[in-house]
Amino acid sequence: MKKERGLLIVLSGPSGVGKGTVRKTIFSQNDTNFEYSISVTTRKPREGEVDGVDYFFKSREEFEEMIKHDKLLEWAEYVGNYYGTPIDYVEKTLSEGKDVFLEIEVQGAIQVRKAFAEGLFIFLMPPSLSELKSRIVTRGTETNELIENRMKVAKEEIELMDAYDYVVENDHVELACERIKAIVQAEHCRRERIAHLYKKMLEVE
Ligand SMILES: Nc1ncnc2c1ncn2[C@@H]1O[C@H](COP(=O)(O)OP(=O)(O)OP(=O)(O)O)[C@@H](O)[C@H]1O
Ligand SMILES: Nc1nc2c(ncn2[C@@H]2O[C@H](COP(=O)(O)O)[C@@H](O)[C@H]2O)c(=O)[nH]1
Repeated sequence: MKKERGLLIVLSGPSGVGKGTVRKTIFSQNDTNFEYSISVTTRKPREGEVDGVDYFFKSREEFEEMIKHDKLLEWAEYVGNYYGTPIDYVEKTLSEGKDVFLEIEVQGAIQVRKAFAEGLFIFLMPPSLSELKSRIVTRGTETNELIENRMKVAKEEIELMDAYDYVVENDHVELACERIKAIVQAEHCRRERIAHLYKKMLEVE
């Protein structure tokens, strides 16, 4: 019997809102079967980041070759660096019936929406802009200039949240994780119900 395709879950939102923190917490809780899609980037590794775990770190030339050969489901140039999602991994994993989890910025999420309208798109929202800035500052990975750039982009990104299926506030990490897992579970139930009703209808004909 043909395996049902998995669900493509896209978590997006402004820089510093806590996407990475929430994603890592969900994966550490070991109560989901999501497969994380590791992105490719031309950004230099931050302290402690490992190639093939946090990102696949590439040169700009290597990344541009990947674009040229249609190896990316989506890609974006974000604050001076390229970021992209390898398409083969996503396709293979979904076709094995597994849910794939992407954690990407907003321009990339919009591209994925076009290619995978059936995906589940979740926007992670900060409690306020001042809290967002304080999170980026506290993380301590960006220069003042980059922080200002990321805040400017963040305001534009927040205006696009209507394009998502769900908006989840990241006030507390644990709560945000629970909300996301509940949304995914509800989406699976909805899809199973539709598939069941559809099958039943065909049997009657
Ligand atoms: N709910 C929260 N309350 C307080 N601090 C938080 C919360 N969620 C995340 N943080 C902190 O905010 C900072 C930014 O988080 P994180 O790096 O996960 O954001 P991000 O959205 O992945 O950023 P980027 O898009 O730049 O990669 C980190 O220092 C993290 O510990
Ligand atoms: N469009 C994409 N955006 C991605 C991807 N992987 C990560 N990201 C996002 O980029 C920014 C910056 O990340 P950082 O690690 O330098 O702080 C952040 O919003 C990530 O979510 C991707 O494959 N495509």
